[in-house]
Amino acid sequence: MPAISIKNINKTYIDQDGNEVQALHDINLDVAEGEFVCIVGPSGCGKSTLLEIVAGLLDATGGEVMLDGQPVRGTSRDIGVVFQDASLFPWRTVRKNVAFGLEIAGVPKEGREERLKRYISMVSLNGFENKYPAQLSGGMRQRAGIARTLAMNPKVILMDEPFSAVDHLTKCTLQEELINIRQAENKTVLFVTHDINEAVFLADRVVLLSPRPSTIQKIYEIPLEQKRGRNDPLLLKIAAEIAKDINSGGQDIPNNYWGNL
Ligand SMILES: Nc1ncnc2c1ncn2[C@@H]1O[C@H](COP(=O)(O)OP(=O)(O)OP(=O)(O)O)[C@@H](O)[C@H]1O
Repeated sequence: MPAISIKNINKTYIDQDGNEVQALHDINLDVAEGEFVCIVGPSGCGKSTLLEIVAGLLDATGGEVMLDGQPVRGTSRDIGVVFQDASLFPWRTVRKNVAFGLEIAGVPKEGREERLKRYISMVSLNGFENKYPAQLSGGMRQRAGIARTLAMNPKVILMDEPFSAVDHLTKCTLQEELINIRQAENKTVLFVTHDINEAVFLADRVVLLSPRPSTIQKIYEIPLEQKRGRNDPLLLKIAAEIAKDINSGGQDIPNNYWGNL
């Protein structure tokens, strides 16, 4: 049974002028347990919309999302979400931020300590437990947000452009740390990004959405081990293929239109 099953999802918004904006059209996708799937697509195609529907934060106009065979009805502890902005509580230390969900869930203090140590260490924030968000860099804040999500031990993790607001070097480090976390935790991850290189570096499969109304334009398998070289020729080839396909918007274009990407 897939960990996440997206079945015939449609989403139409009504904008402020009362006009219909069809964001998603008949999206069908299964994500296997332990799989890492990246969603890419042109700006405004509906990537975040899809992720929010899977997270139970937004209702679809039609269709259904199943988590381990059960329909998603609103948010749940089984689904962890990481956004571009870590949204930490500024008045709580790193430790208290990571502990927040556990406190709400009523996890006893003894059990909490062990989990806090494990995940703070997993995101390399040892020594920063008692710092406040304002005392951390952007990358460290994202790490704290990821630790907070991991500490809840969700079945799946949904990430919406989690590294897009940090500098390039930090982004590369965070990507590598995420691969290590994935190996340690064997989580199912659905990850939205506009960065094709990030997608092919992280994913088992990359799903390309077409321009609105968005359908699945193409799915690319990345047949490489989880720890891969950024300059692996196959990776670069698939990234170039995705770039070409995004630009074509699903239309056929001459083979040599983009030169030798
Ligand atoms: N609340 C809303 N009301 C009306 N239209 C909306 C609403 N939210 C999103 N949209 C529209 O739906 C489409 C999909 O938006 P969404 O944010 O999901 O795209 P995206 O692919 O994540 O975009 P980006 O790459 O720019 O982050 C866009 O055209 C957007 O303007």
